[in-house]
Amino acid sequence: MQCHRIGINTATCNENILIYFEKNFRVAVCGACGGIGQPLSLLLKRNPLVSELRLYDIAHVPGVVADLAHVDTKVRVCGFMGPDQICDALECVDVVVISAGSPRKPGMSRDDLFKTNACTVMDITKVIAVKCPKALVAIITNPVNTCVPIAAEIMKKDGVYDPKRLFGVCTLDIVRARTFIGEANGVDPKKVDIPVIGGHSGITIIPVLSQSNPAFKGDQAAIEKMTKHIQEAGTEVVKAKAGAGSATLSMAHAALRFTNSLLKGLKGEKNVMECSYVESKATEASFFSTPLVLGKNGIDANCGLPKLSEYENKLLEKAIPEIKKDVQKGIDFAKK
Ligand SMILES: NC(=O)C1=CN([C@@H]2O[C@H](COP(=O)(O)OP(=O)(O)OC[C@H]3O[C@@H](n4cnc5c(N)ncnc54)[C@H](O)[C@@H]3O)[C@@H](O)[C@H]2O)C=CC1
Ligand SMILES: O=C([O-])CC(=O)C(=O)O
Repeated sequence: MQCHRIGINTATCNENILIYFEKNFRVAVCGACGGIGQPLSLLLKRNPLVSELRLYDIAHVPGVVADLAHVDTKVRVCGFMGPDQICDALECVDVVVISAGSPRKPGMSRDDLFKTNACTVMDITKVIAVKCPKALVAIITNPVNTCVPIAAEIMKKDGVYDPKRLFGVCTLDIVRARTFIGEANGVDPKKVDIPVIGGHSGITIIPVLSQSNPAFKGDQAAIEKMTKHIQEAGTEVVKAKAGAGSATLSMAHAALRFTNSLLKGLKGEKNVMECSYVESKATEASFFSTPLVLGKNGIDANCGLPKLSEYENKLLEKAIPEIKKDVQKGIDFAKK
């Protein structure tokens, strides 16, 4: 383990650090040396709401930490490598972002990652349950639709599950929707506000184009084309990378946005809103992404389903059985 800036030997709650960085937060990235983890860690190193960044991975940690620690911001960077150090990595953190696990190769579905990634998410969650049970946990690892219910079940077993604190990160779907709508309608993507609900795979991704602000300009054929484009965008990147992984840079950007919103909520900022895949009563599926208000304890309010067009209601009807199946797969896995 290496702790830069202060050079202490353990990364646990050091009093001097707490005084110096009193108002800010400790964030752990699990999978920090991967394609998403590295750029995400750089973005978090530049984030003034972060006081301490814990980088955890099973490989390559010393190099990434040495590199990142030279970035001239006050954020303290600590590295932890391998299962022997994961407990120190997660002790007392406020937010854990999990991007540990394999990405898709061309021809694979996200669900095909279940075999390799389910255990990874389970193992990390077991440590979270003991070392930082009050942390906000953001799961990027695919299949998100199944990994989030796995984490929930593991925490339930330890009696520490709080549905307000566990999130599946679907922000990349929002980022893509804003980009594609901006391009199609000649608007700055930053000015596009649109909910994307459901889950994070294929037809479970439901962009609610009818609620786009500014309004999406296009007939029904354009709406259907745009919907498909957003649903298939991840696969487009997997194909273009031709075996070298899936979206990493846009995902790091999206994960920074989501993590920053969690931190703003923790800090007490009002009206912080994000869509995220969480335990939900919005539909028949027990996990579902809808717009949420974030606060000091994670989810302050679930805004439920936005108003849907007839077409979007049909998308929802098709998505729900898929999501239910994905959720059940996670529950069955965790119960074994
Ligand atoms: N939610 C979303 O919107 C998106 C999710 N993803 C998913 O994110 C995950 C990571 O993707 P990449 O960073 O591109 O993959 P990558 O293979 O580049 O990096 C994964 C990192 O996880 C580490 N790792 C593996 N097992 C671990 C364990 N048990 N504990 C700690 N670290 C471990 C690896 O050493 C590696 O550094 C994939 O499952 C991918 O499908 C990718 C893009 C978007
Ligand atoms: O498509 C993948 O495998 C990675 C992912 O979730 C995305 O880019 O949305």
